[in-house]
Amino acid sequence: MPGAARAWPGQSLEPGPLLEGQEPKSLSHPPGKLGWKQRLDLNLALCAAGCGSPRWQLDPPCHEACTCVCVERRLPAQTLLIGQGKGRFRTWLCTSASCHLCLVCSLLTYVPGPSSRGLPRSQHTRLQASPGLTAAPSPTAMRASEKDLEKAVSQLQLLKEDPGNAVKLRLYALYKQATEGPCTMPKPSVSDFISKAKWDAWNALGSLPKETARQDYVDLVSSLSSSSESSSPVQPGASSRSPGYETLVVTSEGDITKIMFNRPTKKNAVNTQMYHELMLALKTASEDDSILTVVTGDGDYYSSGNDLTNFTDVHSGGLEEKAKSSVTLLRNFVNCFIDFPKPLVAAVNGPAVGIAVTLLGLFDVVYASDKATFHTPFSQLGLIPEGCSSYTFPKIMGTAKAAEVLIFGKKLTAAEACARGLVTEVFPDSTFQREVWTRLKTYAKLPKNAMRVSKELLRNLEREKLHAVNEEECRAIQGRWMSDESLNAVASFLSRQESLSPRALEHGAWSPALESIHRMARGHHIFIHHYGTLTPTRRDGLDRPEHREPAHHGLEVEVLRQNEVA
Ligand SMILES: CCCC/C=C/CC(=O)SCCNC(=O)CCNC(=O)[C@H](O)C(C)(C)COP(=O)(O)OP(=O)(O)OC[C@H]1O[C@@H](n2cnc3c(N)ncnc32)[C@H](O)[C@@H]1OP(=O)(O)O
Repeated sequence: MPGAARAWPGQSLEPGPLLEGQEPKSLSHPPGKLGWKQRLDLNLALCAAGCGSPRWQLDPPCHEACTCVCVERRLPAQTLLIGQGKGRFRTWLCTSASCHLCLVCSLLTYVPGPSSRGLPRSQHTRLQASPGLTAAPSPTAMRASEKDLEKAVSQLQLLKEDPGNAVKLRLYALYKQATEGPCTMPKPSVSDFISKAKWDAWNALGSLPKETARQDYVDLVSSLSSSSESSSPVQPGASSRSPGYETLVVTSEGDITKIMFNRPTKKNAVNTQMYHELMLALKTASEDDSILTVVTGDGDYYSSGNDLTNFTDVHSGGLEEKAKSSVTLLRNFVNCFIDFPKPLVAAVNGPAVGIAVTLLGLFDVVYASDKATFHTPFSQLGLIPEGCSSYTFPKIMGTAKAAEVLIFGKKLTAAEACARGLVTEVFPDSTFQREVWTRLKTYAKLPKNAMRVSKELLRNLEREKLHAVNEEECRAIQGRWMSDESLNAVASFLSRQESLSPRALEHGAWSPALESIHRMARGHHIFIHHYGTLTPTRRDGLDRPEHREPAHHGLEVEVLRQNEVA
């Protein structure tokens, strides 16, 4: 990191109030070659140059070859994004591990690690080593081999959409780190912007182990592959209402980040895009200045869990590829909750189903409206528990009670969920919002760092175990998604509102639901039941029912593997 070695004659580095109480030595550093003090000085130099704050006036006021290094978001965003020095327009690439303010750098340099401020040195080391959000999976999750890396490289060529420069730089950096280790190249000249951006991205990974970089690369490509199958791209947001989210409304109210599911007409079912947006919102909230993060739902539902149409989006790789990429998505998604560093509160405004329930075991506090219900119909769907619930639920409510919920799908009322310890407190629906938000605003005034360290201590007791459980559940769920039991449950959900009569089918009125089922179940036989008669499909598509009664409405679809047909 060059600017670091540079002398800054006549500097007057008055840290000022933003840095008060800071203990530089115990901050978790982004990997890099600068010592803390150097980094701090450089940062202050840039701030003075960028925002012209008289407190940080430097001489010289600005330098062209600077690289912005932020001090944990204590600086105004504009000083990190763009610097205006001596009439010239300059963009700085932030190399801080934890800065999210620069829209470009957030994707380039994010290397998580909980702040260990204020802890004794013995714990300091452990905390720094603990896994962060998706970019730093748990040791149990690090399984990507060199072959996987090669595969990911080829997979990248197949992306339908350009992932954008920021992601490409991140991929470049991870690839170099995974194959060559830490950057030892001389820094390119500032006028060679592209080479410098690449160098900065690689250099920012510091001493990140090759294996971690390899895993991150594979995970990133995999998540790009699945998100390129979903619709629109996502942009990071900031303050009040964050822009760029479609399936969520993310707002900052005072010291509270509120993440609201925003698909009320679909009962806030979590589609692929929403998984990605939730990960992004959590990552952003974990790094911004907010103190608490609250997850809630818009409309009458909290969330109806996984969007059951996710699995109909099967492309050329077939169901198996779809199941694989979904596992990666699920693993990364759940990791975000395991590693979320701030107090995380769920305001369960209405019924919750599936993964929206299981994840509650990873929240710190769960408030529920008395209209909320908690339902995990995994067996009914041919599925198994996820979101670490196979571990958290028995721990929270005892094995016998957990089994009733997770194996038999017993739906709990809010009062029952509270009695079982899954919910912290239940409020009457009429006063739910007012009471919950009043309370949260009070909590948000408590000392931020104390709360954060308390959370860290509590989570660190379980972190490794939770990552291992997440891995195990993901391994098991992949097979389930490809099972007939699960395919049939999804097919049955999709066709339950099917209003086509067999007669309409006979006239070729294939419905979107049947098309989806057909896509999902490619390679399987699909039967359409009516009046107890099975009608085998043609190999190449859905067959038309042989028996029909104009008055009869409603279809039942059954998916069977070829060898079960005879
Ligand atoms: C990649 C990671 C995967 C992680 C895996 C997680 C596992 C799970 O989360 S399992 C749980 C899956 N969820 C469900 O099984 C719930 C399915 N939905 C329902 O049973 C019902 O919709 C409901 C009980 C939630 C609500 O019933 P209600 O009669 O009040 O309303 P509907 O008319 O059924 O729903 C309105 C509208 O919303 C659509 N919708 C609701 N939930 C889902 C969903 N989970 N997936 C897809 N679509 C859903 C429903 O189809 C309706 O849409 P249309 O108006 O277009 O028909």
